[in-house]
Amino acid sequence: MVSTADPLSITPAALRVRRLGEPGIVSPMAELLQSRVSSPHYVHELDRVLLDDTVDGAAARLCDVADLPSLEPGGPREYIYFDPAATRAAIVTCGGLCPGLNNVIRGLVLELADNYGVTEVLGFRDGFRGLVGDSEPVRLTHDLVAGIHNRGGTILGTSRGNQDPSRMVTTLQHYGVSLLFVIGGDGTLRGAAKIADEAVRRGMRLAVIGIPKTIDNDIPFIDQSFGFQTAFTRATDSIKSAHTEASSTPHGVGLVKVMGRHSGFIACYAALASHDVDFVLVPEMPFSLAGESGFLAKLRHRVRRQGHAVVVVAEGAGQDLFEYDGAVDASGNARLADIGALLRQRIIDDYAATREELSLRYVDPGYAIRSVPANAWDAVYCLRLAQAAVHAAMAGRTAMVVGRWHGRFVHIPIPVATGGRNQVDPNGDLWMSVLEATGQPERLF
Ligand SMILES: Nc1ncnc2c1ncn2[C@@H]1O[C@H](COP(=O)(O)OP(=O)(O)O)[C@@H](O)[C@H]1O
Ligand SMILES: O=P(O)(O)OC[C@H]1O[C@](O)(COP(=O)(O)O)[C@@H](O)[C@@H]1O
Ligand SMILES: [Mg+2]
Repeated sequence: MVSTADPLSITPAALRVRRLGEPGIVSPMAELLQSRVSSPHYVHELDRVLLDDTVDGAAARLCDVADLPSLEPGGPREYIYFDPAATRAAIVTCGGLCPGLNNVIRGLVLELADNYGVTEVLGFRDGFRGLVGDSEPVRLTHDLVAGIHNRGGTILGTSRGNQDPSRMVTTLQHYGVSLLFVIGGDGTLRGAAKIADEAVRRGMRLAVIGIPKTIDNDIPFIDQSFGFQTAFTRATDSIKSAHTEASSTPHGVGLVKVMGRHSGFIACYAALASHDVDFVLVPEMPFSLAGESGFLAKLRHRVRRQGHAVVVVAEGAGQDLFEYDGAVDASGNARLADIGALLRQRIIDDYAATREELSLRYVDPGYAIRSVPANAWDAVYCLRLAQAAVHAAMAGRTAMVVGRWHGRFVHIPIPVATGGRNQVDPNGDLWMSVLEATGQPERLF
């Protein structure tokens, strides 16, 4: 995976996580920590996780090992900044749904209460909107979060739409909140950074910790975002159906559209998991429809040779085939043109032009891949992210997100996590796997 934020442009200073002050309170977890020793599976809080994971990448920095860009590891600290007895936390979920939101909420509530003794946890409803409206937040107790990890969606609700950071901080001040956990994607994290900055301006001791959420897996410097695995697993059901339909009829074409606004990870992973797919079309790889090397000709060729073909298209693919009308959603995200409908029509027209037989089946799983409960892998990941988020907040870190990088839990400053977009690299090993598994030409234009 690659980020459009060039890792080489990242300096050690950019990876420094902001702190509210010196942690001077012995953590309730200190005893447990004292028996720990550094091991390949335990990164001590003073150790650092390297940003680069290849010798060439590190060597290109032309600096001493100690000066290599590195990330602060996640995990509990012996000393914390906030006195648990005098601490109130708040949680908000924003942006599109994603499997695992409820797991993260429950993980935060239980970690705060059971391991730190922070029992005052407020849930603000309907995303950032809940921080500016009149509705009262809900008190998140053990009882209230019982069993929620088995459900999709978010018990707090979510929304899109920008809100005034000043009003949001006023609300947090009103409720005496000192830890804010913000669960959301790139847009949400930009909003979280504004809240953290406004709190600093007011001299308010507020730790703002993001837990990055997106089924698109488009946040940089994070191996994989929670919910992504569940989402692409669900997408494979649609691909299986499309394949069964296409391969059971003469000249069958199965066309499946999956989510993925700017990044085609869901399409790539679902296609690889199915291993029955002939073409994967993603936003990162432009293609043309007409012409000898274009998609339609290559599809026809595959159907002739194989008897059927399966195509997986990410919703953000081929947007250059449309004239963009400038439409945006409430959060300012570009509204995409319907590439699924266009492909379907163009395939039908193309076959009709030569009166060749075609049996096209179009499957769009839509929201079905993201409104489901987290699978077991994501459930583990969500819980561990929630634990890491609580440790970071209690230690007085702010304006950061928790994530996993090279398999280790780390703290990433929000500007780094929102400074680019994780996308499928045309030169990377993932896209190579897709080309190997599908046999589709490297270029479709
Ligand atoms: N640049 C920004 N600054 C402040 N808030 C933002 C920004 N971009 C998005 N938001 C807010 O964050 C929330 C979620 O953003 P959105 O883009 O819809 O989803 P996601 O967080 O999944 O990317 C919305 O309330 C949106 O208005
Ligand atoms: O219809 P909605 O709710 O705006 O969501 C659609 C978008 O949400 C996503 O699932 C994820 O986007 P975000 O998580 O960044 O909101 C995209 O794949 C999709 O384009
Ligand atoms: Mg987003």
